[in-house]
Amino acid sequence: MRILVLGGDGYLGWPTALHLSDRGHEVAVADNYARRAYDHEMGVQSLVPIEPMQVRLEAWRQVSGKTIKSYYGDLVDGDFTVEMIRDFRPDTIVHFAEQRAAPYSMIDRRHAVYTQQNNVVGNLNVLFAIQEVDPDIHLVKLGTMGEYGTPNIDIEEGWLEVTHKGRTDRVLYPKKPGSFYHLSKVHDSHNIEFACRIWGLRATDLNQGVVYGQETPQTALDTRLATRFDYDAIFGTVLNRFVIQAVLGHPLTVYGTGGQTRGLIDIRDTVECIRLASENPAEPGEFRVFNQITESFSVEEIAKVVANSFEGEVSVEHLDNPRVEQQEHYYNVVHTGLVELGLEPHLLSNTLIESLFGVADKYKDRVDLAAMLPTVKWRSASSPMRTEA
Ligand SMILES: O=c1ccn([C@@H]2O[C@H](COP(=O)(O)OP(=O)(O)O[C@H]3O[C@H](CS(=O)(=O)O)[C@@H](O)[C@H](O)[C@H]3O)[C@@H](O)[C@H]2O)c(=O)[nH]1
Repeated sequence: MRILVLGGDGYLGWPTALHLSDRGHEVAVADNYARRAYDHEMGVQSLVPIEPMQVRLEAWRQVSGKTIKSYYGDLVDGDFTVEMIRDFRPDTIVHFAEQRAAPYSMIDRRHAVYTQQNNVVGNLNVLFAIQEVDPDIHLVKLGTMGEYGTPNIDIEEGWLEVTHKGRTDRVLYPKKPGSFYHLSKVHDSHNIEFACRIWGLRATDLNQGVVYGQETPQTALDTRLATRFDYDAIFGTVLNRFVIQAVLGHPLTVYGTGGQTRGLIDIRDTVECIRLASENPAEPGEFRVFNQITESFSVEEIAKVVANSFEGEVSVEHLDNPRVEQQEHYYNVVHTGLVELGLEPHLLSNTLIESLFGVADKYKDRVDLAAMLPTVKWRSASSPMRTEA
């Protein structure tokens, strides 16, 4: 298949492009390198050094003998988006190219507006480009489990059958997201479902949980193929952060009680889910939703798993929760769709965490401890940036 990976320079976009190329697909990546710019804005860097795109692509060519084409541009520019899609003529578009950090979207008005404009407009341009170039192109879009929030009923895969006053209908599952970032993905989902309904587009929305891990079989082949590993309080995700904190002897930063529960997924399963969704496309007109998680843990449980796997001393600190989120709640997620397509999950294990400790230990001198503690407060309409604190 010809597969275009939008956001192909990011934490997950890059390993996904390699995985798909490794499996024999004709792959192109597109990126505006915004993720690297956020590092400059925040004054932080990936724990694991990453190479520029040109070096990555050349390393992949040397290691695998395969080439990946690269496009540089911004999806918010609708002309660029349609021209790129017309040029590459993909069978499938995998769309990772969004601002993906909840805390970043909650810094202040400017960051909230940027996040929603960037994500919603970029996604709309992709939908229009597909409709214009070839409505048969399958869109595989990265959504988030955070679109649902933490409802007091089971979370279904995107759709819910509701009986109301004796009548029954199948409706989009009600959403109660927890940040302006998560809201941007809700807006995307609605736009995509509408495009499927009016233009007969085919789309798969992957509502992914919190990803952990840093290596896939392909990124491990050469240090130049490494993907990023974030530890800062804005872009670092919870399990990855706890691993680095354990290695540094820093207390694990559990927000609030730690009773808040999230779906998790190993990075190796992420790339495999994208392959499975791409190779088994949705039907024309179908808005298909999968919940892309393999297990659920509370934050407190994640801290315990990390502490128990680490050979040294680990302490846990309960910080005042900077976010507004339910800390004790029901959480039961249906996630059978991807398993039915053939996913064999890597469940969280000591082996994985031990290998992550190794990665963190190797690069621990690159950590800026000042970036570890959360500064963005959900209850405030404007949080100071690090440089202004
Ligand atoms: O040091 C920390 C960091 C986080 N948390 C807690 O851990 C949970 C998850 O936080 P996170 O920063 O790991 O993840 P989140 O902000 O939800 O966002 C991440 O995970 C989302 C999936 S989900 O969480 O919505 O299912 C993706 O959409 C995002 O792109 C990705 O950045 C939250 O309850 C948060 O309060 C802590 O207790 N301590």
